Formats: sequence, structure tokens, C-alpha cells
Amino acid sequence: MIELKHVTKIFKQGLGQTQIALDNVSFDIPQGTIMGIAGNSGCGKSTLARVMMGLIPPTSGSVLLDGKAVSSYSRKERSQSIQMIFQHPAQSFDPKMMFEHSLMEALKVSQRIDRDKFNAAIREMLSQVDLSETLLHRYPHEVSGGEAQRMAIARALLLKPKIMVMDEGTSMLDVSVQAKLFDVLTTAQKRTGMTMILISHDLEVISKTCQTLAVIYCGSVVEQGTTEQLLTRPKTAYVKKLVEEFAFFDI
Ligand SMILES: Nc1ncnc2c1ncn2[C@@H]1O[C@H](COP(=O)(O)OP(=O)(O)OP(=O)(O)O)[C@@H](O)[C@H]1O
Repeated sequence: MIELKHVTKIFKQGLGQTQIALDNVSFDIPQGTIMGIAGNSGCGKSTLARVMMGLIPPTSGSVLLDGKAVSSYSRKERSQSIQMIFQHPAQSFDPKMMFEHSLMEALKVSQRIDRDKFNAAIREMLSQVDLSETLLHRYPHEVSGGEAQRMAIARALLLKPKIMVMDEGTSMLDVSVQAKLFDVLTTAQKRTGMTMILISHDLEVISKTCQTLAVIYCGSVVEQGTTEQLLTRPKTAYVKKLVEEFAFFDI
């Protein structure tokens, strides 16, 4: 369903310098699966997510969603198909809008659920992510980072996307809230058959959630396969080292 073919992204920086953020990355993510993307800071994970979503164009190569280039999707088509939870979710809400208004706006673009059912759906979703309805009448600067993260997850799930990309999407939450949210997400994933991509430093989160995993090093995929395979029988020195840092795995 998502196909990356030889994707390279080179950023031009000041003083004529360039940075190769992604170097010839190719893989497929079948529909309805959960894939993890792991790697150290600066290896290219967020760039990969943004290229996959069509937010930035690759320098070369292509990204296909359902066989169609993501670059040819309109903004509306993209938001119907893909939702992304960013590392700092408060920034993905309009600072001048109360959450209720932001959610309404998102639904207007998406038109995926009947507006009459909106109120019931939103209350149900807020209870699933353990947020009080009173937060609907607050602005993004009036909630904690973790609350904004849960609001972003609620908004994304309400829109019933085919693909959900989470870029360190639960990093601000404590372990018990994180576990509960992953339950909500995996249940939603099973119910709707959406494809999920989870970008994380945290191999423990990935091991519990993702069926497949790609590990990136300096913009290249160094290993990919089932999560079980990579975490228990890593082939490269780099992945072995990553796994050893999470000492709970027997390798
Ligand atoms: N807009 C940009 N212009 C120039 N260089 C960029 C830009 N965005 C990212 N980079 C560089 O590309 C490389 C990959 O960045 P990216 O944000 O994708 O890494 P990451 O793996 O997501 O890191 P982290 O885990 O710290 O968020 C880094 O060297 C970064 O400095």
C-alpha cells in the first residue's frame, strides 16, 4: 500500500553545504500492518515521515500510496488518507483556536463522518484517550504537552485515516498513559485496518507494537524485516548495538 522507491532527500544548507538526510531508501508497507522505524537522533526518521506524507518532496525517487504518487494527492485527499502525530503536537493545532474548533475544522476538510454524529464521536474518543471534555474549550497553550499529544491522537483517529504516522507521538507521556494509548491505537488499527508507522527511539515500544521494523543509520536502511527477527537475530553490528542498549532482549 505504501511503496518507497529509491527515495533520496538532500537538504541544501548555508554556505553551499548539503546534507543527505535519506539515501536511496526503498521499502513497502502492506496495508493494515504496523511498521516501526528506529534509529538514532539525526538519522533521517522525521525526514522519512515527512517525505512519506508528501509534506516535502524527495530529491529523487518516489512514494506511492495505493499505486499513486503521493505528490499528486491534493491536500484534502492527503488529509483523508494520512494523519500524522508530530513530536510536538501542540504546534500542529492553531494557537488561536479552542480544541473543539480545531477538531471541527479538521472534520470539515475530511468530511469522513457525519457532522450530526460529531459530538457523540468526539466525546467517545476523548474518553478513550482519557481526556476530559472540558479540554475542548481550552487553547493549545492551556494544556500540558501530554494532553496536547492525546488530543492530537484523538483528532487523528476521529478522521479515520487509512494511514497513521506517529513521529515519537507518545514521547511526552508517562509509561502507564503511553501503554493505555497504545491499546487504543492498536484496537483502532485492528478495527479499521489502517496502516500505522511508528517512529521511535524506543525499541521497547516498537517491540510491543510493531510487526515489522526498519532501522535507519545515516539516512540509509541498514536492516529491515519482522520486529522479532531484528530484535532477536540482528545481522549488522549497528542493530546489534542498538538492541544491546535494550538489555532486556536475549540475543
Ligand atoms: N530543513 C532542513 N534543512 C537542512 N537540514 C535538515 C533539515 N531537516 C533535517 N535536516 C538534517 O537532516 C538530517 C536528518 O534529520 P531528521 O530530522 O530527519 O532526523 P531524525 O532521525 O528525525 O532526528 P531526531 O530523532 O533527533 O528527531 C539531520 O542531519 C538534520 O540536521
